[in-house]
Amino acid sequence: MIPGSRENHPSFRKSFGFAFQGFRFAVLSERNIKVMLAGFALAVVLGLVAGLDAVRWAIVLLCCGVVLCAELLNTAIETVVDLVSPEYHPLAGRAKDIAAAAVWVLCVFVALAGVLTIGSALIDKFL
Ligand SMILES: Nc1ncnc2c1ncn2[C@@H]1O[C@H](COP(=O)(O)OP(=O)(O)OP(=O)(O)O)[C@@H](O)[C@H]1O
Repeated sequence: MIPGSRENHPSFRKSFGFAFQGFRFAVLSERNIKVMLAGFALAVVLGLVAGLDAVRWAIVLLCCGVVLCAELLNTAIETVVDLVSPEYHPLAGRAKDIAAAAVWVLCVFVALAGVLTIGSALIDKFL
């Protein structure tokens, strides 16, 4: 609920609409999210080629969702930092750098998980 507003909580349908609006804005404005979506599409294609089993598909899809979620949260943090500190401030920069680092750390581990799940399935199938 918007602080200070007298309105009730928005309906589930309206809340979903707001979330979709946020997702759309983030995808259109953030280059990193476009790159990630392209990476997920590649992972799905490789998964289909490798003929992943259900457990491996679950790992791959969960990894994709968690990375996308982290980047959306990073974008939200950047937006709030820009709101509260539009001028240069070392703490604003540090907050953005740490939020970005969180995404990159996750990406490294997800890439390793991708090699283990998809890579090993490709090796099993073609070697
Ligand atoms: N208000 C600020 N004060 C100090 N440094 C800042 C500030 N805003 C941004 N920076 C520095 O510039 C970097 C890039 O900030 P920017 O807002 O452009 O993020 P971005 O490039 O969109 O990040 P990402 O690639 O994760 O989306 C930050 O990580 C930070 O080091």
